[in-house]
Amino acid sequence: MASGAAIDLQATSTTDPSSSTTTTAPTHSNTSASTQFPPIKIGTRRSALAQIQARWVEAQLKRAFPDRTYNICPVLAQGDKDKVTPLQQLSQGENAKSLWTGELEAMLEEGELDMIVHCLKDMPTQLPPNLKIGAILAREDPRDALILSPRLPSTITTVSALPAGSKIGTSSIRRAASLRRLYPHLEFGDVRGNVGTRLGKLDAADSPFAGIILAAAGLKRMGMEKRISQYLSSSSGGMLHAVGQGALAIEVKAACSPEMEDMLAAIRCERSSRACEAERGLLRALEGGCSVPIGVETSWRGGGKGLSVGAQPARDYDKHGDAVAEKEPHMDEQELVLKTLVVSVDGTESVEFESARKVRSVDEANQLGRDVARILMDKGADRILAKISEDKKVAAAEELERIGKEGPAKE
Ligand SMILES: NCc1[nH]cc(CCC(=O)O)c1CC(=O)O
Repeated sequence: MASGAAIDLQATSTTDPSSSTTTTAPTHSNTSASTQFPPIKIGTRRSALAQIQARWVEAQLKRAFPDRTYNICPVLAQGDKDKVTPLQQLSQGENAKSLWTGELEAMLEEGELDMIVHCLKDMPTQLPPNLKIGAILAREDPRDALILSPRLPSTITTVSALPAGSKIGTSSIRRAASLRRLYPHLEFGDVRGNVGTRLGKLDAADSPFAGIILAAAGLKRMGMEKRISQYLSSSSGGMLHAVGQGALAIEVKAACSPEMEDMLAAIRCERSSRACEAERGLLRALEGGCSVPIGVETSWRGGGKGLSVGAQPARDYDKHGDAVAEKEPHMDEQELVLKTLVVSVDGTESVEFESARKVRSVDEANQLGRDVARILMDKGADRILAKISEDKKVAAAEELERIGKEGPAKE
């Protein structure tokens, strides 16, 4: 067992008896295969959203391989335990990348899990060498969304309509920086916790926030789409989302079995894989972490009728990522459009670039991302990113000095 990891065996058994987490073969199953093969152990974080996502993946696996059985294993991540340290600080230093995934990954390496379901957005661009992203699944709505305080008059429905001085809650530098650039009259504050906690902080009677920004995908998966007042995108305002936002990824051992490869092939989405790999190729080349303000937006264009991946729900595509509607062209006939935006933390400086080309593989998509990264750097993103990493170093040094004087921060 990985250090500190705790599997919560009860967490999923209440909602769906078929996703039981018992380790013995379920008695209600009468297929011979289920007794022949051990269950597939699906690792996930423990939040409500994470478990909904894991069940969604389980449902897709069941559709493709109905004779197999599946156990969802919710594990408490280090990042979920620490609710006090600001996210930017948590995501710095040596252990930065393993904050959300370290314990799950240790269990995957030791064979205690067969796969991990992640939000692709939370995954580092570089994985440990013995692990890999085995599949990227059909993407949910990748846009950011504005959720407003129930105390605001109902005539206010957009960010731009908020009165000067209104405070927006978000812990994402990208979201705060992008919105500062567009709406300098607003203020920003940190809001942490899972989706439910954040909504609770917004709705509380003494809340400082007029609104918060969340990923539309999470809200939709949780059935809370109704709380969305405004979708933020290139076509509304000029806000771009995080790399990989809205897509789920399956992490497996790099040397996984042929059976596992078959399962991954059955649930992956080629269209989403190409779009996300372009975004991740870009991020990797810019050497940005999750706290660097890089916004992206991908869509598909041409080859017949125009078609946007970004704003389309996943069900419009089959499992290979081909548009289901007959008239939609195959992605190989289309151009992948990559819009990008790098913003300084205070929102005063920014560099934008958009590029499009046909990409016939995930590797070609990655190349598009890397080419765009180089152009962004030439256009001044290098200065913005250098300033951010310089500021981080200063902040870290100050923190060290403070700890030296006062001892570590108390919880
Ligand atoms: N940083 C946390 C996180 N990671 C993924 C999602 C949303 C779901 C997704 O992007 O797939 C969220 C919450 C949010 O940003 O509102």
